[in-house]
Amino acid sequence: MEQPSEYGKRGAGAVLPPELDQEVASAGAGATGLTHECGLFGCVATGEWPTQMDVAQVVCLGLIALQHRGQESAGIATSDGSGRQNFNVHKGMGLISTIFNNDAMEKLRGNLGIGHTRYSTAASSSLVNCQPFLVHTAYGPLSLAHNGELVNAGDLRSQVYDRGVGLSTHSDSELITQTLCLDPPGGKGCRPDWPARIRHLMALTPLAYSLLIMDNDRIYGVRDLYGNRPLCLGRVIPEGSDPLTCPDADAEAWVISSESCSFQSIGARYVREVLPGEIVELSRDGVKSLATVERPAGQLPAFCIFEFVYFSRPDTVYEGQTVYSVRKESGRMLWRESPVEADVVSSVPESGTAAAFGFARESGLPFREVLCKNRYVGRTFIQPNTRLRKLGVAMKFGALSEEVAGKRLVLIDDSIVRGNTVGPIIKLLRDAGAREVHIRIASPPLKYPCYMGINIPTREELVANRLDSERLAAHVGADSLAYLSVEGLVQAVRHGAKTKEEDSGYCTACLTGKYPVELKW
Ligand SMILES: O=P(O)(O)OC[C@H]1O[C@H](OP(=O)(O)OP(=O)(O)O)[C@H](O)[C@@H]1O
Ligand SMILES: NC(=O)CC[C@H](N)C(=O)O
Ligand code: SF4
Ligand SMILES: [Mg+2]
Repeated sequence: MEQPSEYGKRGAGAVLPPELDQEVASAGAGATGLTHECGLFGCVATGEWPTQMDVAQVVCLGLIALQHRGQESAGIATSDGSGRQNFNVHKGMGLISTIFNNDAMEKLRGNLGIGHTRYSTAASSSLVNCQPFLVHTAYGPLSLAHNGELVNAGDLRSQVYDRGVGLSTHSDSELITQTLCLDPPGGKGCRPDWPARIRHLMALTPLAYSLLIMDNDRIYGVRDLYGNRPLCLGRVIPEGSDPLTCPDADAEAWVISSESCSFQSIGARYVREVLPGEIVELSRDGVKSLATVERPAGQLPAFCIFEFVYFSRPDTVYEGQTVYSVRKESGRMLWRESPVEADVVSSVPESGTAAAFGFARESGLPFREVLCKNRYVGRTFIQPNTRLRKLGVAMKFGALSEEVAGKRLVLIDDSIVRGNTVGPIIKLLRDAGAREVHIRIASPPLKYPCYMGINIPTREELVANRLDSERLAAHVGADSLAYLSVEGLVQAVRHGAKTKEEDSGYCTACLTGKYPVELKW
């Protein structure tokens, strides 16, 4: 299957030609890793309204804990739930802490709210495409935040145009709002019945989306049929109550988020994941599961396996286990599959570190930190000229020479994408006196593009399509290099999972080329 058009950052969801999508950032020669996705956070205060709780503040803090999922722009929409037909919305480009100042927070007072932090996939990184989107419908305002990318956005866009509906952006997320406004079959001109409209949307597009949809006084949380993108529920309990015994009815607010790590920062407790295909409703009366739309017979969920490998924060919980514990287990598997004689195990910080602990534990080799990472050098750091650009990765890291000199090192990283990181790091370590440097990667080679909301470079840019592990080792100056197998990674994920085998399934398309649904271009 060939990669589709070059529109937008990658293509599947975009429909305008490149010249109309000028602000799409392109990953330069110094770029590293997979670029992240988007983060969603919602909150509904329970009990009497107006609430004493600062809902906007809760949403903002929730978003800050999800900042790693998207750094281009962010927004919050709140409602007072009174049916007065107006939502408060504040959006901006950049990091959350710079967008939401005191004035903005003051305007965002409300009893419920949803927020979004964005890494663009289907349309340019500009203010017009920031989320949450707000549309005015026959039944009042509706606000929407989306994580993912619609695999059939082109088709869906044509269907919406055919119904005489215009769109003001080429964002697939705006397209979802307009699709929700289409009357479902048999539902013409009736009540708003948003759940019926959401089911209709789910029938029209299989994936990839986790959604927060805010109506006047409630929030619907939706996960696509395959559960490709994460979404989970939490509750804010009164201060001093025991989370184990405090009844749901005593919750002061219900929250919903892409990742459970955000609950800790607002004092909320994790409750459960929203299931693949499930629609939940959060209101001042609590949480209800409204429906779970079935997948076609015989098809398993397709949760993005890279949420475990790289995207999610280590303290996030999926399937009853932390991401950290899965990464550690993948390090153990990596040692079992590809052992090596060495003196010391170390990692490429940040996301390689948990796997390195697992590798060290299983091998009995000591773990030592050998690299310092400058956390202030971001993905978009300034690359003024070619000489400095070549230094790109070296600008991010420094070697701890005492830990390295004369040692045979095994260096663990979670993934290799373009291969820009590993070579300069090996050089740094050799310059610091390392005798041998062996590379072990806690995921399989990345070979295929993702059409579900992750900005994976083109096939040509993915280094695994050009060099097998032996040639890559020679190319980057490693004494040896090995990846974890797909089976090993899936085993690591299943090792501590509390979900039943038959209810779980993972998307591994960027590793195997097997996409959860057949894609038509
Ligand atoms: O092969 P490449 O294209 O060079 O990319 C691979 C690197 O990119 C990511 O790290 P990143 O620095 O983005 O984030 P991290 O701090 O979470 O590890 C990933 O963890 C690898 O270290
Ligand atoms: N990374 C994402 O989940 C992006 C959501 C949506 N497709 C957008 O481009 O805004
Ligand atoms: S293709 Fe890869 S990055 Fe994309 S959803 Fe599947 S596992 Fe995740
Ligand atoms: Mg890294």
